[in-house]
Amino acid sequence: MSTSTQDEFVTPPGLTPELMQWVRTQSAAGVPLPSLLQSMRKAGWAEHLARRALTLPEEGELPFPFVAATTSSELQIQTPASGVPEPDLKTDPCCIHAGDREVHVLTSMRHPRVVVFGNLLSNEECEAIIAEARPRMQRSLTVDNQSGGESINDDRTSNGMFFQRGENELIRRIEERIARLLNWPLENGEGLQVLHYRPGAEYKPHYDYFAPNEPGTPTIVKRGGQRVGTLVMYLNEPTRGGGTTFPDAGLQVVPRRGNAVFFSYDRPDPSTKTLHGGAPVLEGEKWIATKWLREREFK
Ligand SMILES: O=C(O)CCC(=O)C(=O)O
Ligand SMILES: [Fe+2]
Repeated sequence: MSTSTQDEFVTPPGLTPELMQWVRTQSAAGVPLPSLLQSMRKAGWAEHLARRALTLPEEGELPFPFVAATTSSELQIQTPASGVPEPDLKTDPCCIHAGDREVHVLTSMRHPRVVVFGNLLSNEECEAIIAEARPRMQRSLTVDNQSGGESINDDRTSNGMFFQRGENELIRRIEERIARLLNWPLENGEGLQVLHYRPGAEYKPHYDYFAPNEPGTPTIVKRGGQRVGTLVMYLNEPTRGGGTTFPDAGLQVVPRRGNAVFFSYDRPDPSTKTLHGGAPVLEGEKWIATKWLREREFK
């Protein structure tokens, strides 16, 4: 009979229990393996030890998708997107039947994954959302990835409010349409957020995913995992300015009432090229509704 006992977590040779604990915490928080591998490389761990910690094959041992990658953008190219919201553009690249409405596909880009939709919302729906949101607007907060709570942020000078998911018939109808359009469970969506920008207000370029190495992130992602997609719906048209910009793609989407821009990110990493912002409104005002999509049910 063997006398050796097997710990639940064995520390592989050359590694430390602290490191293995960090790996487990990060994985549980939804941080993908390529990001962990990169963090360990940056922290000075030898390649073979980093791979051992992540139970990845040694370099050159197997044709693993990221074996040959040396930069984060190469990682993205070699690993096809999966497990993210994605409209079905195969059958008809111009139109998508999203249950109760024919949504138009105006532009699509592979990397970053961006799709611009037309006719997603009717004028009446846009006006009704603004009317319901207006009395509930407050200075926008952003998720504070230091504490896991929320805080005022100078990068974001809009006013905002959240609808509860399924709060009323209008919100429910739109959420069902979005779920069909993006092939993503309605339950994985955060409540719809409405933002209002006055002249001069903006949302400086940022990523919508939660930065993996920030101390508040494990708390935030306990509720539904990481964000993996964003849909920004335009509820009105500013007279000048206020476009949604993607600096890494040199792309700007012009706000048009009822249209929307969707983008997805299959890892919380700049290699997704999903850096984006709301350019300053120069004249007029801008109203948007944003739906953020999580990996799992957002309770
Ligand atoms: O105002 C915009 O166009 C972008 C909004 C945005 O980035 C967000 O709601 O996450
Ligand atoms: Fe954003």
